[in-house]
Amino acid sequence: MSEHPSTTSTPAEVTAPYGTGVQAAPQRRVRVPHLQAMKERGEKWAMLTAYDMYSAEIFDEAGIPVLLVGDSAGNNVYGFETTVPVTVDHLVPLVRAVTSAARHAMVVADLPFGSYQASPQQALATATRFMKEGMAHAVKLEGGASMVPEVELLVRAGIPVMGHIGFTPQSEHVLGGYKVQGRGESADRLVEDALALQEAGCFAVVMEMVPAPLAARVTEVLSIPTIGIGAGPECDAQVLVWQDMAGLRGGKAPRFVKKYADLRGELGRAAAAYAADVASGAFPAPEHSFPE
Ligand SMILES: Nc1nc(=O)c2c([nH]1)NC[C@@H]1CN(c3ccc(C(=O)N[C@@H](CCC(=O)O)C(=O)O)cc3)CN21
Ligand SMILES: CC(C)C(=O)C(=O)O
Ligand SMILES: [Mg+2]
Repeated sequence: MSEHPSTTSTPAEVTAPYGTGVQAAPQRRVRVPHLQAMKERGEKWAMLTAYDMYSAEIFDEAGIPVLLVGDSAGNNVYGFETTVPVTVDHLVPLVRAVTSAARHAMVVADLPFGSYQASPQQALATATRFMKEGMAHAVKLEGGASMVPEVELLVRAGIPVMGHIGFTPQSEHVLGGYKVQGRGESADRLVEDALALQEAGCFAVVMEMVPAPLAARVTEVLSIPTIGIGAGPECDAQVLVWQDMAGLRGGKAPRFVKKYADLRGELGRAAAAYAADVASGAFPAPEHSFPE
Protein backbone atom coordinates (compact mmCIF):
# COMPACT_ATOMS: atom_id res chain seq x y z
CA MET A 1 0.00 0.00 0.00
CA SER A 2 1.32 3.36 -1.00
CA GLU A 3 1.44 5.95 1.74
CA HIS A 4 2.10 8.86 -0.55
CA PRO A 5 -0.48 11.38 0.64
CA SER A 6 -2.35 11.62 -2.62
CA THR A 7 -1.32 8.58 -4.60
CA THR A 8 -4.42 6.46 -4.73
CA SER A 9 -4.82 3.92 -7.47
CA THR A 10 -3.17 3.85 -10.87
CA PRO A 11 -0.43 6.31 -11.81
CA ALA A 12 -2.67 7.94 -14.41
CA GLU A 13 -5.16 8.98 -11.72
CA VAL A 14 -2.60 10.24 -9.29
CA THR A 15 -2.93 13.90 -8.44
CA ALA A 16 -0.25 16.20 -7.16
CA PRO A 17 1.64 14.70 -4.26
CA TYR A 18 2.54 17.43 -1.81
CA GLY A 19 0.30 19.81 -3.73
CA THR A 20 -1.24 22.97 -2.43
CA GLY A 21 -4.56 21.39 -1.55
CA VAL A 22 -5.94 22.83 -4.78
CA GLN A 23 -6.69 20.15 -7.38
CA ALA A 24 -3.68 20.35 -9.62
CA ALA A 25 -3.12 18.77 -13.00
CA PRO A 26 -2.12 15.09 -12.74
CA GLN A 27 1.40 15.08 -11.39
CA ARG A 28 3.06 11.89 -10.27
CA ARG A 29 6.60 13.08 -9.61
CA VAL A 30 7.64 15.10 -6.57
CA ARG A 31 9.18 18.34 -7.80
CA VAL A 32 10.77 21.46 -6.38
CA PRO A 33 7.46 23.36 -5.89
CA HIS A 34 6.02 20.51 -3.80
CA LEU A 35 8.93 20.76 -1.38
CA GLN A 36 8.63 24.53 -1.30
CA ALA A 37 4.88 24.23 -0.57
CA MET A 38 5.60 21.85 2.30
CA LYS A 39 7.96 24.36 3.86
CA GLU A 40 5.33 27.04 3.57
CA ARG A 41 2.76 24.73 5.22
CA GLY A 42 5.22 23.68 7.93
CA GLU A 43 5.01 20.02 6.89
CA LYS A 44 8.14 18.07 7.69
CA TRP A 45 9.37 15.32 5.42
CA ALA A 46 12.02 12.64 5.30
CA MET A 47 14.73 11.98 2.75
CA LEU A 48 16.59 8.67 2.56
CA THR A 49 19.55 7.53 0.57
CA ALA A 50 19.04 4.72 -1.96
CA TYR A 51 21.58 2.97 -4.12
CA ASP A 52 19.64 0.21 -5.81
CA MET A 53 16.33 -0.86 -7.25
CA TYR A 54 14.60 -2.56 -4.31
CA SER A 55 15.50 0.02 -1.72
CA ALA A 56 14.29 2.75 -4.08
CA GLU A 57 11.04 0.91 -4.78
CA ILE A 58 10.36 0.26 -1.10
CA PHE A 59 11.07 3.83 0.04
CA ASP A 60 9.11 5.25 -2.87
CA GLU A 61 6.11 3.08 -1.96
CA ALA A 62 6.50 4.14 1.68
CA GLY A 63 5.97 7.74 0.59
CA ILE A 64 9.49 9.09 0.96
CA PRO A 65 9.36 12.15 -1.32
CA VAL A 66 13.08 12.55 -2.03
CA LEU A 67 15.71 9.83 -2.54
CA LEU A 68 19.38 10.72 -2.50
CA VAL A 69 21.87 8.57 -4.34
CA GLY A 70 24.63 9.64 -1.99
CA ASP A 71 28.35 9.45 -2.50
CA SER A 72 27.97 7.61 0.82
CA ALA A 73 27.76 4.66 -1.60
CA GLY A 74 31.53 4.79 -1.04
CA ASN A 75 31.25 3.33 2.45
CA ASN A 76 27.82 1.69 2.13
CA VAL A 77 28.10 -0.06 -1.24
CA TYR A 78 31.67 -0.09 -2.48
CA GLY A 79 33.53 -0.83 0.73
CA PHE A 80 35.66 2.32 0.92
CA GLU A 81 36.24 3.95 4.28
CA THR A 82 35.11 7.37 3.13
CA THR A 83 33.37 9.11 0.23
CA VAL A 84 36.62 10.56 -1.10
CA PRO A 85 37.50 7.74 -3.59
CA VAL A 86 34.02 7.74 -5.17
CA THR A 87 33.87 8.62 -8.87
CA VAL A 88 31.12 9.65 -11.26
CA ASP A 89 31.40 6.24 -12.94
CA HIS A 90 30.70 4.57 -9.58
CA LEU A 91 27.49 6.54 -9.09
CA VAL A 92 25.88 6.91 -12.51
CA PRO A 93 24.65 3.29 -12.72
CA LEU A 94 23.27 3.48 -9.17
CA VAL A 95 21.42 6.70 -9.98
CA ARG A 96 19.99 5.03 -13.07
CA ALA A 97 18.80 2.06 -11.00
CA VAL A 98 17.12 4.31 -8.44
CA THR A 99 15.40 6.55 -10.99
CA SER A 100 14.13 3.48 -12.83
CA ALA A 101 12.53 2.14 -9.65
CA ALA A 102 11.19 5.33 -8.06
CA ARG A 103 7.81 6.22 -9.51
CA HIS A 104 7.01 9.24 -7.32
CA ALA A 105 10.12 10.35 -5.48
CA MET A 106 12.46 13.04 -6.69
CA VAL A 107 15.86 11.42 -7.20
CA VAL A 108 18.86 13.56 -6.29
CA ALA A 109 22.34 12.56 -7.46
CA ASP A 110 25.26 13.47 -5.18
CA LEU A 111 28.20 14.90 -7.11
CA PRO A 112 31.31 13.05 -5.90
CA PHE A 113 34.59 14.57 -4.75
CA GLY A 114 36.66 16.02 -7.58
CA SER A 115 33.84 16.04 -10.13
CA TYR A 116 32.66 19.65 -9.72
CA GLN A 117 35.10 21.79 -7.74
CA ALA A 118 37.49 22.64 -10.60
CA SER A 119 35.13 25.02 -12.38
CA PRO A 120 31.48 25.73 -13.12
CA GLN A 121 32.09 24.06 -16.50
CA GLN A 122 33.29 20.88 -14.84
CA ALA A 123 30.28 20.95 -12.52
CA LEU A 124 27.93 21.33 -15.49
CA ALA A 125 29.57 18.50 -17.42
CA THR A 126 29.28 16.19 -14.41
CA ALA A 127 25.74 17.20 -13.53
CA THR A 128 24.74 16.72 -17.17
CA ARG A 129 25.97 13.11 -17.06
CA PHE A 130 23.82 12.47 -14.00
CA MET A 131 20.78 14.06 -15.65
CA LYS A 132 21.21 12.30 -19.02
CA GLU A 133 22.75 8.93 -18.16
CA GLY A 134 21.40 8.59 -14.63
CA MET A 135 18.10 10.32 -15.43
CA ALA A 136 18.37 12.15 -12.11
CA HIS A 137 15.92 14.93 -11.29
CA ALA A 138 18.38 17.08 -9.35
CA VAL A 139 21.97 17.09 -8.09
CA LYS A 140 23.61 17.85 -4.75
CA LEU A 141 27.03 19.34 -4.10
CA GLU A 142 29.01 20.16 -0.96
CA GLY A 143 30.14 23.65 -0.04
CA GLY A 144 28.82 27.11 0.75
CA ALA A 145 29.55 30.56 -0.69
CA SER A 146 32.56 29.25 -2.60
CA MET A 147 30.24 27.06 -4.71
CA VAL A 148 28.03 29.95 -5.85
CA PRO A 149 29.42 30.09 -9.43
CA GLU A 150 28.88 26.34 -9.87
CA VAL A 151 25.34 26.47 -8.48
CA GLU A 152 24.45 29.47 -10.64
CA LEU A 153 25.60 27.79 -13.85
CA LEU A 154 23.76 24.53 -13.11
CA VAL A 155 20.54 26.33 -12.24
CA ARG A 156 20.84 28.49 -15.37
CA ALA A 157 21.23 25.26 -17.34
CA GLY A 158 18.00 23.93 -15.85
CA ILE A 159 19.35 21.58 -13.20
CA PRO A 160 17.87 21.80 -9.68
CA VAL A 161 20.68 21.97 -7.12
CA MET A 162 20.62 20.90 -3.47
CA GLY A 163 23.36 22.42 -1.30
CA HIS A 164 25.19 20.72 1.58
CA ILE A 165 26.90 22.65 4.38
CA GLY A 166 28.14 22.06 7.93
CA PHE A 167 30.15 18.85 8.04
CA THR A 168 30.95 18.07 4.41
CA PRO A 169 32.47 14.56 4.30
CA GLN A 170 34.36 15.18 1.04
CA SER A 171 36.43 17.78 2.96
CA GLU A 172 37.07 15.67 6.04
CA HIS A 173 40.84 15.97 5.63
CA VAL A 174 40.62 19.76 5.75
CA LEU A 175 37.99 19.76 8.49
CA GLY A 176 40.13 17.40 10.59
CA GLY A 177 37.65 14.56 11.00
CA TYR A 178 33.97 13.98 11.65
CA LYS A 179 33.22 17.08 13.68
CA VAL A 180 30.27 19.31 14.45
CA GLN A 181 30.51 22.52 12.40
CA GLY A 182 29.34 26.05 13.10
CA ARG A 183 30.12 26.19 16.80
CA GLY A 184 31.24 29.55 18.20
CA GLU A 185 32.30 32.23 15.79
CA SER A 186 31.90 30.06 12.69
CA ALA A 187 28.12 30.13 13.23
CA ASP A 188 27.63 33.37 11.30
CA ARG A 189 29.66 32.01 8.39
CA LEU A 190 27.38 28.98 8.17
CA VAL A 191 24.34 31.26 7.99
CA GLU A 192 26.07 33.26 5.24
CA ASP A 193 26.88 30.07 3.34
CA ALA A 194 23.23 29.00 3.53
CA LEU A 195 22.04 32.39 2.31
CA ALA A 196 24.59 32.42 -0.51
CA LEU A 197 23.38 29.01 -1.73
CA GLN A 198 19.76 30.14 -1.60
CA GLU A 199 20.63 33.33 -3.47
CA ALA A 200 22.53 31.30 -6.09
CA GLY A 201 19.38 29.28 -6.76
CA CYS A 202 19.56 26.11 -4.63
CA PHE A 203 16.12 24.58 -4.00
CA ALA A 204 17.12 23.07 -0.64
CA VAL A 205 20.14 22.83 1.65
CA VAL A 206 21.41 19.86 3.65
CA MET A 207 22.96 20.74 7.02
CA GLU A 208 25.14 18.00 8.47
CA MET A 209 26.32 17.94 12.11
CA VAL A 210 25.34 21.49 13.01
CA PRO A 211 24.25 22.50 16.54
CA ALA A 212 20.45 22.33 16.75
CA PRO A 213 19.94 26.03 17.65
CA LEU A 214 22.06 27.16 14.69
CA ALA A 215 20.20 24.83 12.30
CA ALA A 216 16.94 26.27 13.66
CA ARG A 217 18.23 29.79 12.96
CA VAL A 218 19.19 28.87 9.36
CA THR A 219 15.80 27.19 8.84
CA GLU A 220 14.08 30.36 10.03
CA VAL A 221 16.20 32.65 7.87
CA LEU A 222 15.97 30.62 4.65
CA SER A 223 12.87 30.55 2.48
CA ILE A 224 13.95 27.21 0.89
CA PRO A 225 13.77 23.91 2.80
CA THR A 226 16.58 22.82 5.10
CA ILE A 227 17.33 19.10 5.45
CA GLY A 228 19.12 18.07 8.61
CA ILE A 229 21.38 15.17 9.49
CA GLY A 230 22.62 15.70 13.02
CA ALA A 231 21.14 19.19 12.87
CA GLY A 232 18.29 18.96 15.36
CA PRO A 233 14.50 18.86 15.07
CA GLU A 234 13.82 22.31 13.65
CA CYS A 235 14.95 21.62 10.09
CA ASP A 236 12.21 21.40 7.47
CA ALA A 237 13.26 17.84 6.61
CA GLN A 238 15.63 15.10 7.79
CA VAL A 239 17.93 12.73 5.94
CA LEU A 240 19.56 9.46 7.00
CA VAL A 241 21.63 6.86 5.20
CA TRP A 242 19.17 4.00 4.79
CA GLN A 243 21.48 1.27 6.06
CA ASP A 244 21.86 3.28 9.28
CA MET A 245 18.11 3.88 9.62
CA ALA A 246 17.30 0.20 9.00
CA GLY A 247 20.07 -1.25 11.16
CA LEU A 248 21.80 -3.02 8.30
CA ARG A 249 25.28 -1.82 9.00
CA GLY A 250 27.28 -3.04 11.96
CA GLY A 251 29.45 -1.09 14.35
CA LYS A 252 28.71 2.05 16.29
CA ALA A 253 26.42 4.44 14.46
CA PRO A 254 26.88 8.22 14.65
CA ARG A 255 24.89 10.03 17.36
CA PHE A 256 22.41 11.40 14.84
CA VAL A 257 21.23 7.94 13.74
CA LYS A 258 18.04 6.30 14.97
CA LYS A 259 17.65 2.61 14.12
CA TYR A 260 14.11 1.74 12.98
CA ALA A 261 14.77 -1.92 12.26
CA ASP A 262 17.33 -4.68 12.75
CA LEU A 263 17.91 -5.74 9.16
CA ARG A 264 21.38 -6.95 10.00
CA GLY A 265 20.02 -9.41 12.56
CA GLU A 266 17.09 -10.36 10.33
CA LEU A 267 19.24 -11.04 7.28
CA GLY A 268 21.87 -12.88 9.31
CA ARG A 269 19.20 -15.16 10.79
CA ALA A 270 17.75 -15.82 7.32
CA ALA A 271 21.17 -16.72 5.90
CA ALA A 272 21.93 -19.03 8.83
CA ALA A 273 18.52 -20.75 8.58
CA TYR A 274 18.99 -21.28 4.85
CA ALA A 275 22.46 -22.74 5.36
CA ALA A 276 21.16 -25.04 8.11
CA ASP A 277 18.32 -26.27 5.88
CA VAL A 278 20.75 -27.02 3.07
CA ALA A 279 23.03 -28.89 5.46
CA SER A 280 20.15 -30.94 6.90
CA GLY A 281 18.53 -31.62 3.52
CA ALA A 282 15.34 -29.71 4.50
CA PHE A 283 15.88 -27.42 1.52
CA PRO A 284 15.08 -27.83 -1.28
CA ALA A 285 11.80 -29.63 -0.52
CA PRO A 286 9.63 -31.27 -3.22
CA GLU A 287 7.76 -27.98 -3.81
CA HIS A 288 11.05 -26.31 -4.77
CA SER A 289 11.98 -29.10 -7.18
CA PHE A 290 10.75 -29.85 -10.69
CA PRO A 291 9.18 -33.22 -11.34
CA GLU A 292 9.89 -35.01 -14.59
N1 LIG B 1 26.58 4.96 6.83
C1 LIG B 1 26.82 6.28 6.68
N2 LIG B 1 26.09 7.15 7.41
C2 LIG B 1 26.31 8.49 7.28
O1 LIG B 1 25.61 9.26 7.94
C3 LIG B 1 27.30 8.93 6.36
C4 LIG B 1 28.03 7.97 5.61
N3 LIG B 1 27.76 6.66 5.82
N4 LIG B 1 28.99 8.32 4.73
C5 LIG B 1 29.14 9.70 4.36
C6 LIG B 1 28.90 10.58 5.50
C7 LIG B 1 29.92 10.47 6.59
N5 LIG B 1 29.13 10.79 7.75
C8 LIG B 1 29.50 10.60 9.06
C9 LIG B 1 30.16 9.48 9.43
C10 LIG B 1 30.53 9.25 10.73
C11 LIG B 1 30.24 10.19 11.69
C12 LIG B 1 30.66 9.93 13.09
O2 LIG B 1 31.37 9.00 13.35
N6 LIG B 1 30.21 10.72 14.06
C13 LIG B 1 30.45 10.49 15.45
C14 LIG B 1 31.51 11.39 15.98
C15 LIG B 1 31.14 12.83 16.07
C16 LIG B 1 32.18 13.69 16.78
O3 LIG B 1 33.31 13.25 16.97
O4 LIG B 1 31.81 14.81 17.16
C17 LIG B 1 29.15 10.66 16.23
O5 LIG B 1 29.02 10.07 17.29
O6 LIG B 1 28.23 11.32 15.71
C18 LIG B 1 29.57 11.33 11.33
C19 LIG B 1 29.19 11.54 10.00
C20 LIG B 1 27.77 11.04 7.37
N7 LIG B 1 27.62 10.28 6.17
C1 LIG C 1 24.26 11.92 4.24
C2 LIG C 1 23.86 12.57 2.96
C3 LIG C 1 23.44 13.99 3.17
C4 LIG C 1 24.93 12.45 1.90
O1 LIG C 1 25.51 13.40 1.44
C5 LIG C 1 25.25 11.12 1.41
O2 LIG C 1 24.53 10.15 1.76
O3 LIG C 1 26.20 11.00 0.64
MG1 LIG D 1 27.16 12.83 0.23
